[in-house]
Amino acid sequence: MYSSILRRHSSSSSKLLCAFFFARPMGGGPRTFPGGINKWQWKRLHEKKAREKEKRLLDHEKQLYEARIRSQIRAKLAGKPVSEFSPDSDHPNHNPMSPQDHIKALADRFMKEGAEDLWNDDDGPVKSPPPLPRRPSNGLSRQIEPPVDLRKLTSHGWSLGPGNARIVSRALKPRHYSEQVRRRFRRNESSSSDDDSGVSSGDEFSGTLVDDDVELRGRRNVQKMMSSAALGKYDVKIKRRVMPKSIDEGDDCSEQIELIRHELSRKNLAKEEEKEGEESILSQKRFDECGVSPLTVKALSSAGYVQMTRVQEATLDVCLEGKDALVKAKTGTGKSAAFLLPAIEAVLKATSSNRIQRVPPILVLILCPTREIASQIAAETNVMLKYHDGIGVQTLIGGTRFKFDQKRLESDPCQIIVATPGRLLDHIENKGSFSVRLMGLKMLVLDEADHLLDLGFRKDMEKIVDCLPRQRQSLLFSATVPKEVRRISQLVLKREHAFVDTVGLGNAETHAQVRQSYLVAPHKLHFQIVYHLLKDHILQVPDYKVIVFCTTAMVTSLVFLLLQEMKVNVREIHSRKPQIYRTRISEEFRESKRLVLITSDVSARGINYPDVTLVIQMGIPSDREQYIHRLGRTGREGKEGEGILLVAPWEEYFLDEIKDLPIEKFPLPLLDPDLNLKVGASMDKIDTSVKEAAYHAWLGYYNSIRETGRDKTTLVELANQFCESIGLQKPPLLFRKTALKMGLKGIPGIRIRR
Ligand SMILES: Nc1ncnc2c1ncn2[C@@H]1O[C@H](COP(=O)(O)OP(=O)(O)OP(=O)(O)O)[C@@H](O)[C@H]1O
Repeated sequence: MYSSILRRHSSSSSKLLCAFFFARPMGGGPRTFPGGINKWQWKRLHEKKAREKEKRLLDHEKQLYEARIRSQIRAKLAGKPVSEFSPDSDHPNHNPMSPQDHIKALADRFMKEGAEDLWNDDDGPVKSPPPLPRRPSNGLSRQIEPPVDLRKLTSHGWSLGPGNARIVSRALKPRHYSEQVRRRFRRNESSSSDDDSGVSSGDEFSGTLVDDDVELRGRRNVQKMMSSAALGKYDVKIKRRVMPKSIDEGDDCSEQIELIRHELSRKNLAKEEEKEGEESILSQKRFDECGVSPLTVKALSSAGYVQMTRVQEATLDVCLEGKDALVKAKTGTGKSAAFLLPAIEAVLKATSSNRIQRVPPILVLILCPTREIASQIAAETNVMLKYHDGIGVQTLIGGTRFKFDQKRLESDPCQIIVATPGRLLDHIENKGSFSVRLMGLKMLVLDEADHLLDLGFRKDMEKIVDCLPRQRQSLLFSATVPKEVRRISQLVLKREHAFVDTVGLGNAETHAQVRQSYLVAPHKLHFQIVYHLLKDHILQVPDYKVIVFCTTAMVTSLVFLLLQEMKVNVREIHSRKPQIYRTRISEEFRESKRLVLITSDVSARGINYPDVTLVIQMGIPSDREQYIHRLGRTGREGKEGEGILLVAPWEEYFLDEIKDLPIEKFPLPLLDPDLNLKVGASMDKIDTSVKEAAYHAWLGYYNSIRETGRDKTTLVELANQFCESIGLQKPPLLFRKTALKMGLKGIPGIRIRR
């Protein structure tokens, strides 16, 4: 019905409607609009209409241009002078532009930096750009072709035997690995990674509802798959992961070899360039040259910050100008300070111009996906506010007492709030005075923006944004900005926002100084391998600091108990632990060396643990972005690091998603024959209830992943393999309701509780 109303309106009446919409009082205005649709549907309708109009205009211009070219050709063939080519001709020229000018005008209009991937209406992968000049020395927005995808090349007609594959992989090594590292990955001739594959490589799976036990990340993944009426095509998520095709042996391979040679040399060149640029995350510019308050500069220098990092330099001017911005920069490069500096400036500006108010407004709101990130950002803000009397920051995060938050807000009103979305909404919905204070908001910051705009948080985010004044500056920061997030970011950002990409199109989003490798092994070997890798790393790196990521909270708990039993110096953090415990362990790990943290994805993003030497990922992450963020806990501030992904043979398909990253396959390490017994003995000591919870969580997690969750029978077989690997005699019982929710009722191997 509403679309018919819209159709009846001319463009001028649409403008009137726009004016009506944007002239609503601050705080969101009505929740429903003419025709009974909500704000987002209303907004989307307008955006769609604008896009269609633009497309029509462009088609029209194209037609005009083609017609003009045709008439010129005809004129030329007829021997007549063409007006554009002879300006002094007697023939009047009715065309406003020459074809050349026209092309230039079109190019000017669309060749804006970063706009190229937005043209791609089918949301497919960005095509390789043609070779472009080398990047400027500051390393920003480097425009080189994406790295060669060797797996793709080999899967299209060039057969690599195991030996050849190793030669190619060595040629691609980003650095010469130390002998020690090589020894660690000594080939174990007796064990083959294909031994335990319970799944045919052609299988494709799909996701379904998730079990209660699956924590944040699993939940997010499931939610991604559900349709959202409110967001239409914006919710169309990532192309389906595809298993690598088999190698076609029969084809002529000379062309491919030539191509690979060419690509290899180009890749080496790119790597060298990248190394040059990767040496330091710092720019040449100092904080005292950048126009922020001298008191902030003083605080920064007493914290040891003198020079800006590249992302800080690249974004500060844009942010200080008051523009909205979407910023993409690699992990550990100082994004927090990049948004905190303009945030403090915004507070200073507003407080200097505002009269004294009894209850000061909240001027800056920073939203983060986890409590740990929020606490960390508040701590960093306090460092920067050291010399700013009268400016304060407070956190509003789950896991603490709501009443306690309220008391703090009343007794010590602050201008900057760092919050997680759920707790912030509690305050908005329960306390009118809090919403009133938000009416003065000048700046909204979304840290880990892609995660906050993901479906897991989307509803909360929509409600929050609804309660904020429209006249504000919005800044979105993340190390990963998938294309669909760029589009959906318009829910928060103004249309005319800046996109600052310090990674550069086609460049790896990971750091060159972080060695990445993966191991493929059956489940039953995973615990032994992790123990072996840890022991080896501890021997080689005296000041080791390792993070082991597990798929779910309950699996984290199991791995922690096992390694603790095996006398490894471990700690655990996951969502099932009380907040006070999480904070304590987080602080301890931040300050410590010679410690191993076993964690779920609550530590995957944004957390700054300095000097992490190794990140191990047990099992596939929920998506490519999560892999990058987990890996990003090491190699921060330009330091070296190492990342190892450990997957079961049937999880190898995930490698297709990260094929553009410099990750290498390593053979299985030679395992101590006694290790099996040692792991078995330690596993026996762990309470059965922990193992059962781990099984349920495992099942829920993989059921939520589209590729594995589709074929329920195979999923259950794999879960039962996991079950054996943790020493359970038979699969634990499932509640009928849970089995139904997960689509597992009646699947062979599933046992229902009577
Ligand atoms: N100008 C600077 N000079 C020196 N160190 C800095 C500077 N800016 C930030 N840092 C340090 O760099 C480290 C990483 O910063 P930060 O946590 O903001 O990274 P990030 O880009 O947000 O990472 P992630 O993507 O993982 O969230 C921190 O230890 C921070 O103190």
